Amino acid sequence: MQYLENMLQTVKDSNPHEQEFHQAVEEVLTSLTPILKENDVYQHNAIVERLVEPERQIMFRVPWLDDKGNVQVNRGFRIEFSSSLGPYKGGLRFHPSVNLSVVKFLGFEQVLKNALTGLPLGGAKGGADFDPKGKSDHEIMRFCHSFMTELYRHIGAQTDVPAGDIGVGEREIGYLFGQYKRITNQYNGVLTGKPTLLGGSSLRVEATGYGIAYFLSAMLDAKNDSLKGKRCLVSGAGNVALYLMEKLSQFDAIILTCSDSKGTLYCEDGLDVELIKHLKKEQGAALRDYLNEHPQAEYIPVSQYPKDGHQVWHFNGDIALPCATQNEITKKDAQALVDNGCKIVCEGANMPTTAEAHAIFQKHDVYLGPSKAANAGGVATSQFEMAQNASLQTWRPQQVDEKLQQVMKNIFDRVSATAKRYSSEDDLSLGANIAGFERVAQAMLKQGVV
Ligand SMILES: NC(=O)C1=CN([C@@H]2O[C@H](COP(=O)(O)OP(=O)(O)OC[C@H]3O[C@@H](n4cnc5c(N)ncnc54)[C@H](O)[C@@H]3O)[C@@H](O)[C@H]2O)C=CC1
Ligand SMILES: O=C(O)CCC(=O)C(=O)O
Repeated sequence: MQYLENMLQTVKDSNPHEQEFHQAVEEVLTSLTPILKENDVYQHNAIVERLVEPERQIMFRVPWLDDKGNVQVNRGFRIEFSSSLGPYKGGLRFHPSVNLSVVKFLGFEQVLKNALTGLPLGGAKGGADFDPKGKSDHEIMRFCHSFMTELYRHIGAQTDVPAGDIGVGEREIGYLFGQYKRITNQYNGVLTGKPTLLGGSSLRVEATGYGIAYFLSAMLDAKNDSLKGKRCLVSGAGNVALYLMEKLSQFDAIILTCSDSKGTLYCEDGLDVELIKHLKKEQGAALRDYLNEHPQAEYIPVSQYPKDGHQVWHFNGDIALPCATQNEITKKDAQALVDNGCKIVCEGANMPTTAEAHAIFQKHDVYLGPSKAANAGGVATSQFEMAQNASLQTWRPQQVDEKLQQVMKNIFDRVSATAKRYSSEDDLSLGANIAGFERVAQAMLKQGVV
């Protein structure tokens, strides 16, 4: 559609050098042709033009003192992308690769993801190019306090509610919350992913990983299949990957791989997920240390990965579950997966598949669960945390889990019904893009030109 092609060119021209943002926008816009053709109200009201322009973009200096007394400076970001459906909502990422393009792509995806949950949530993302690796606990605390010293003026329990993402877990959220409270004198639900002692929801830590397993189960259920005995290739060994592996094991799937920034672990008979969780969460150890207990497993360091590829995707498996970071499945990886007979991909990380890899999956009819649908269980549980904080309640883990399962089932049903309405019920990427867009667009139309 010429209108959408022009829109994409405008986005590229007015946001130069923001490759990840261009990629995320292009993936969504190419799906929207059928809904825009069906109803010209969206075009008349410049919905797409407004949707690709964040409502507010905040960039700030984060100065902090390291343990040697030296002043360090990082760059902080908060992209308040859309408040059409509710307060801005989305995580904070602390990683050296964070830049404007990365937080904008994440914010844009978050708008549509949050819409898919059916909950009253706008979309945002933020973070800093700070590398938590190798920093002491005091350095992490000073960095978090400095970050919040600027961020606090932009957020609020009914304005913008940040949470965690790569490099930001309960510890960081605790420090951020402490500084927010100190500055504002308010103890409220301004952040989610808090430790439970500070008002965090039970199961928020597990929710993204568990939610992906529930979404994948729904994908298989629709094919009269199940996870039992399925051989799964997982990447990452962080928050999302660990709890996804835990739930997959409970569903009797076999976990063949996981990885971190240093290498990949593989075991043909299946990995011992409890040990990996213990090593990563309790000991902060490297994946290589797994071999001390299970010498029959293999460890492949990054230096031995295929050129332009990630080792995980070069093993034989039934289902690929990328849970590390964006663009971690390259064209070469996608071809290897297809050649090895992998027919199902379910995205845990945000936008883990490059555009070229996506095209290969489409060409070979790979059944793909897109990240904005599959990993929405984390943000949905964050909304449960907001609801508990606002009503001064504490829900039991079982209550949260039941609600999480229901949300993931609803998302799958919404996405596959939309895909069916516009093309084929297996094109869940198209279904997710259109269903998310429709909900945000309808909310925008009701608010006039804002
Ligand atoms: N934490 C959450 O609730 C949610 C996270 N996500 C997404 O899931 C993915 C993983 O996030 P978390 O597990 O929370 O983070 P984490 O910080 O707990 O773990 C990240 C994992 O990915 C690996 N990793 C990160 N960047 C990498 C890189 N550039 N190259 C190689 N490996 C890399 C790390 O070694 C680690 O194993 C991210 O894409 C994040 O945006 C999506 C929805 C919610
Ligand atoms: O829990 C949240 O608010 C955000 C989770 C997140 O950052 C994501 O869904 O990518």
